[in-house]
Amino acid sequence: MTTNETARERQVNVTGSRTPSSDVILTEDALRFIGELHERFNNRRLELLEKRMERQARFDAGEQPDFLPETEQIREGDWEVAPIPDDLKDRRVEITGPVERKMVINALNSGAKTFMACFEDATSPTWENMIEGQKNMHDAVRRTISYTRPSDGKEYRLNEETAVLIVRPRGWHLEERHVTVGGEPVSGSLFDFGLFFYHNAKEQIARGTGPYFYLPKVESHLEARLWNDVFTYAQERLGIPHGTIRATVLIETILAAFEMDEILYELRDHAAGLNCGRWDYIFSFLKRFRNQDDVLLPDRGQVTMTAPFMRAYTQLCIKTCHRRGAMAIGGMAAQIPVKGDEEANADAFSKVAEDKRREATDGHDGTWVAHPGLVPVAMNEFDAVIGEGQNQVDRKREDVQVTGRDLLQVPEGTITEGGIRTNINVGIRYIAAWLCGSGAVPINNLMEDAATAEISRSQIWQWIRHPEARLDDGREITESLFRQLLQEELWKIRKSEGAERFTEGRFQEAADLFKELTENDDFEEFLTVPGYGRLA
Ligand SMILES: CC(=O)SCCNC(=O)CCNC(=O)[C@H](O)C(C)(C)COP(=O)(O)OP(=O)(O)OC[C@H]1O[C@@H](n2cnc3c(N)ncnc32)[C@H](O)[C@@H]1OP(=O)(O)O
Ligand SMILES: O=CC(=O)O
Ligand SMILES: [Mg+2]
Repeated sequence: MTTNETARERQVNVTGSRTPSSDVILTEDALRFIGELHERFNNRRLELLEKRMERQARFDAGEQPDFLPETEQIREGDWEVAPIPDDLKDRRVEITGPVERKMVINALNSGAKTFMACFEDATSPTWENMIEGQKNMHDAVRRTISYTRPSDGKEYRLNEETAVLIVRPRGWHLEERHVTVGGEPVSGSLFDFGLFFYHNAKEQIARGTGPYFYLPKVESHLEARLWNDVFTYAQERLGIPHGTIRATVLIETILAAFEMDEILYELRDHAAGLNCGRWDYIFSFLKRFRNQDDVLLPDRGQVTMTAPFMRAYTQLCIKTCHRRGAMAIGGMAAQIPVKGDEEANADAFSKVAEDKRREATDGHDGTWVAHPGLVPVAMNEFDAVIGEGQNQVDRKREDVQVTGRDLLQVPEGTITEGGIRTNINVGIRYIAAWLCGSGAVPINNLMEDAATAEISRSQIWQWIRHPEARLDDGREITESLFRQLLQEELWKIRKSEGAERFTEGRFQEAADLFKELTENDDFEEFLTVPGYGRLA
């Protein structure tokens, strides 16, 4: 449908309960806009999700992805994305975090150049989190956001100088079931994008910035085309100039790595860059090739950024972006500050510094940090390379030669009982926190979010089924071993949390979901899909 055609207007219904800010966010006009997005774009979204499953069936039959022959001209052609807006030219440190009120203020004040406010993997998509998250964005854009910490009355307000706001809506696979159009649940992506854009785009432009987005979990240039069409419609509908929206696409699926040029090309009027979302990338690699016998990943802790397949992907991303005049942003080291243990804290900081040094030296234009305490660490490393400049787009990295085989090189290593236990323990703890409304949590002094939990549960799914998966001591990895370790880890959690916290913290429910995801032969595309049904 072209943007000039009138879509059928069906009833937009809100089934979610009132939240403190629903009157401000869910206005009649805003909901009408969400309805229009749904009518125009939801069928295409569903078709593209179907296409993901068709491709999966081909990988299950042994096919390997490759660069697309039909888009060779795009890869070979000379073109660039639209010029980068001034306030997105220097993104050397980007802080990320959930859209929770206090954290939004802390992130904007953190000293980072930009703040990626996450409605996706760092936020558990409870109805209240989604609506109040939109209100926090609304107030942050207008600089009226404030917060009083209940425990001690500490007041939070924005500093004079704050990070540039970039919003990450949910991925194409998620629904927002509390709003329906003609009885159909709306897409989480269209809901999060639509409400943010409707309420804030004009205000942002008036304040000298713009509506900037991060696009998660995109698997193909056709999915990028859908985003581009959504942007084109949304701008036209609100009377905002074409190309005002600028999007950074997360290259965090193995299939998107084969279509980086094409993704930038589809979005060329709206693209600002690409980002190496390393955690989802590992998950995607595992997920898409889970039924291929020559793909077997070692313990999660052994799949690092220096593994050849990860080096190939990040370097190709830098080369592709810089050829197209776009920013190549690095990813998230999992380490966070360790309280009360100076040695462990110093070790965490040095691991983050090493990660950021490698990214800056490779040519990334910026990187992500998970915590305000890590902003100076990343800043030091990028300052050392970028210095007085703004970015490294002029470093074309023509020396980088990456083939399809390089992207598909399986990392080597071992599978250990400790690795299985960590996956189970961390997976249960994360899902429990998510069910209780927190989408990003510290576990064992590491940042965990939905993407890292996906790796944990899918590794065990594969190890149980892979004909060659063995522990380093030779034992087979069976479902009964998994059940035994799950019981033991759950018992440890119960012991450390205490009976009351164990029940309130929904750990048993989390373990049940983890078990179901692992034992079900039909691999769930995303744990957050069955999880969503249990959130309420
Ligand atoms: C794979 C991916 O998608 S990565 C991107 C998604 N993941 C994320 O964004 C994770 C972001 N990080 C976080 O959520 C947090 O840092 C956590 C959950 C890992 C740790 O949080 P905490 O245990 O609360 O950290 P800690 O107690 O050290 O926090 C100290 C202060 O920093 C604040 N803080 C910590 N992380 C952040 C952040 N990312 N943004 C803003 N403020 C933050 C806390 O709110 C707290 O504030 P206060 O002193 O005013 O009360
Ligand atoms: O979104 C980031 C990732 O690493 O996944
Ligand atoms: Mg991700």
